Parts: sequence; structure tokens; C-alpha cells
Amino acid sequence: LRGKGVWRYKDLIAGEYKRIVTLNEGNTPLIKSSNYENAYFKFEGANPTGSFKDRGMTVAISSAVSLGYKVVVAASTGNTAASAAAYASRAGLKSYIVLPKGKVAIGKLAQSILYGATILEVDGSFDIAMSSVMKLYKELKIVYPLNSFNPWRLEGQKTIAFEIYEDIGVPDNVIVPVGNAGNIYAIWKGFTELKSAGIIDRTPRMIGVQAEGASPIARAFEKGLDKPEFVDTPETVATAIRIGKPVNWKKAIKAIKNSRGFAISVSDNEILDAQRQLARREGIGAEPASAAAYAGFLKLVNEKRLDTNEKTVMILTGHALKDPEAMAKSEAKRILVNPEHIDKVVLGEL
Ligand SMILES: Cc1ncc(COP(=O)(O)O)c(/C=C/C(=O)C(=O)O)c1O
Repeated sequence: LRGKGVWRYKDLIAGEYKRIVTLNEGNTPLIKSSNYENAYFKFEGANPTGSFKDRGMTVAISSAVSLGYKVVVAASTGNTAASAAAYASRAGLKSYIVLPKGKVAIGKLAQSILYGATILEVDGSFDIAMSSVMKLYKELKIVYPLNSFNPWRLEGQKTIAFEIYEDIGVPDNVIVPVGNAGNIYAIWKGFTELKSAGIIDRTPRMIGVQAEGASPIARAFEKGLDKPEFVDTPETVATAIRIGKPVNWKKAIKAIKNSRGFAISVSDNEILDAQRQLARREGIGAEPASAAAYAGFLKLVNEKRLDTNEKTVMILTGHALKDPEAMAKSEAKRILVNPEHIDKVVLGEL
């Protein structure tokens, strides 16, 4: 039964669907940390296109098809693009994706090309791409918008909470990397719906992690503001969350505050170091934006702002293969050897 992934929770997903477009997304591994007793990693890189976006895309594309749309559009830092292209193609829809030129990790760009999207590139940040999609949606109603202001995306993404609950109950903390800010809200929504249904009696603290160079929401919490400080030119190695004006900031701040949580930022070095540690201490390969969740965990533990006796789940939102250039930044021992003498190299190395 669990093998049904997102649509296992069909009765809990709002909306009517004449046709379900699915790639058996969801049902991703919850991997126990081998270094921290009560810490777990929800590995969303195991989804069909390698990120959590598939959970929302199956619902949004099923909605688009059920409503008779033939064309879909999404602005993206890359993963929404890859997922939109895959699910649109599966449904026989035409997909346009709007990308910030030169700022998309090569794995995601390659996927978007492979899955057959028409790629529109803009000079500037994701936020400019996002505003162009909002404008297009107002002018061309024949195009179905897929970004995470689309509620059906969040309906699919909230199933992350259902799966965590079924695996380990309600954790004390859920740490989520935050970009356009839909996912942290969606996961909180899932837990609050379980609570409203009387299935659980408490919800976890939602902790958002952003990259220092793209941290409008984290700055709001660090300065005790009610509104984020939008960033005109967001910069970070974690290109998936290189977003300065998150469309879902109101929802994210509501989820974080109502769950007694908070948001912090981490540096690019902390992100790349966390990506390396995740791979070399836990054996898990996640892209930089996802490793930001682990970087946030390590920072909070070191600053004694998180008790390792508490049950904490980090959402690893995308697979390491999405961003090979980032992986290459990790040093590794590479020795050119004479094939006849590998034994001497290994012995000399040991
Ligand atoms: C790996 C990864 N980790 C975290 C996020 C942040 O989630 P949100 O805070 O819900 O935006 C994204 C987001 C990517 C896009 O926004 C896009 O693909 O256009 C991501 O790809």
C-alpha cells in the first residue's frame, strides 16, 4: 500500500481530478542519521525527477489536464522546471519554463531539455523570471501556471508530512531549506491537517534555512520583523534557493510562527561543507540547497539552539546529481596511476 506514494493520500488531497498524471512519486526514504541519535533525513532526491517538486507537480498537472489546459508554464531555479517538463510531457501538454540565464545547475537544465520543455531564458534573477510568469498568466489565460502560488502544488507537497508521521510519528523539529517558501508551508499544512483530524495531538517546530546571500525570510526572524527584507540581487552557490522575493513569504512566516519555529541563514561555505559531510559521514548525496538543511542543523546544534535529544527531520529536497559543478568543488584524492602498479599505490596510501 505505501508504494502508492503521493496518491496513497488521495482522500486528503483537495480538488477533483478527472485524470491522475503520476510517475509514482513520493514514498521517499526516511534515513536515520548514523551520527546523531534522533536525527533523520527525508531524502526527496529519490523522486522520479530527483526533487520534492514531483509531489506537487503530479497534483498540479493532474489539475491542469482535468481542467482542459494544453499549455503549462513555470518560472524556475531548475527543479520545478525539470519536474514540470517531465509531468507535462507525460500528460501530452506543452511546457514553457522561464529560467534565469546562466544560473541553473546543469543537471536540471539537461533534464528540462531532455523532457522536452521550451526553455525561455531571462537575464537576471529567478525573481524576474517569476514576475514574467505572473504577467503572462494575467494576459494569457490559456496557459496554466505551475509555480508554488498554485495551491495544487502545495497539496502534493504536504504529503511529506504524512509519510514522516507514518514512519516515525511527529518529530519535534522539521528543518526545511527555503527559497520561494512554498515547501515549508506545505509540510506544516500536512501536520496541521493531521492534528485537525485528531490523528496527532501536536505539530513539529518548522525551522527554515536560507543561504546568507538569499535570506529575506531568515533576516525577518533574525531582526524580529513581520515582513521579509527582499533581496534585489540574491547570490548563493545553492542556486535552487537563490531567490530574493519569495512568492509564498506570507504562508511561510505563518507556518514558522504558528509552529513556534524560526528561520536562520547559513553561509555558502557552511552549505558546501555540509554537502561534503552528508556524503562522507552519512553516505547521502544531496544538492547544495538541500545540504543547507543539514548546515542549519549543525549550526543550531553547535550553538546549543537545538537539543539532539529532540527528534529532528531534515528535508533533503534534491539529488546531488542535479548540480555536478557543486560536487566537483569537494576535494577528493585523484591519483594518476600506472595500471600495473595500483597495488603499490594502495599500499603506499594505506
Ligand atoms: C533543491 C531545492 N531545495 C529547496 C527549494 C526551496 O523550496 P521552496 O521554498 O518551496 O521554493 C527548492 C526550490 C526550487 C525552486 O523554487 C524551483 O525549482 O524553481 C529546491 O529546488
